[in-house]
Amino acid sequence: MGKVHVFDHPLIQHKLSYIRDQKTGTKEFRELVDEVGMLMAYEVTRDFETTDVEIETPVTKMKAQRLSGKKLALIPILRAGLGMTDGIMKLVPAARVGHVGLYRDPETLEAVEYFVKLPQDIEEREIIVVDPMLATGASAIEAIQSLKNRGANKIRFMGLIAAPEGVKALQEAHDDVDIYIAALDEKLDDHAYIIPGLGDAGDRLFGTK
Ligand SMILES: O=P(O)(O)OC[C@H]1O[C@H](OP(=O)(O)OP(=O)(O)O)[C@H](O)[C@@H]1O
Ligand SMILES: O=c1cc[nH]c(=O)[nH]1
Ligand SMILES: [Mg+2]
Repeated sequence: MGKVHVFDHPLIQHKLSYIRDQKTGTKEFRELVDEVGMLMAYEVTRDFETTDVEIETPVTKMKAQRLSGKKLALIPILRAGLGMTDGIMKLVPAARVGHVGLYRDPETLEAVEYFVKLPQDIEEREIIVVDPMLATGASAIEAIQSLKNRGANKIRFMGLIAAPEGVKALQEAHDDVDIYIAALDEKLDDHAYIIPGLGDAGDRLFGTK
């Protein structure tokens, strides 16, 4: 069963309170999502391996640690996943970025795939699927299935807010995927929006409503 990690760091929670607030406008919303993406990346990469390297400071030789070159790919689910990606890239600039375009059909709530472009060596990479919202879970489940069909095998999911329904569905569909979020909310409403949530992440990021 994939583990669920909820980041209760005060900085993340502080920024999330403004992200949720309906008074926060598009510009500030985008900046805050970017910043939380960066802070979360710090935690999500905590188990990455390092290897010893010999370096020379201006004073003496020493053994220091560097990332052991594990290849990383970030896969934002379009559109809203883009909002967190630049923030993560600030910490891991060598990561490659693949894109999975999905929208949620408002009637059926099924995820409809419209675009996939991945790094060629996706099967060798550690993968972080990025989407701020995990509501019913359909989009994350579909995106991860799409990645697995193309050879991906080491996958984690990173989001801002999840509903319990989405966490359960994702764990059942992909029991090898750990889930990293900033908040586990109460439930879904009748239109499968997260309560209390933040509204529609894509529309708030891109000002489309
Ligand atoms: O867990 P689910 O029930 O599938 O819902 C979550 C999905 O809904 C939103 O995308 P949306 O369809 O609004 O597309 P957008 O990012 O282009 O706005 C969100 O960014 C997730 O991808
Ligand atoms: O609450 C929700 C649910 C799905 N997608 C969003 O952007 N927000
Ligand atoms: Mg949307």
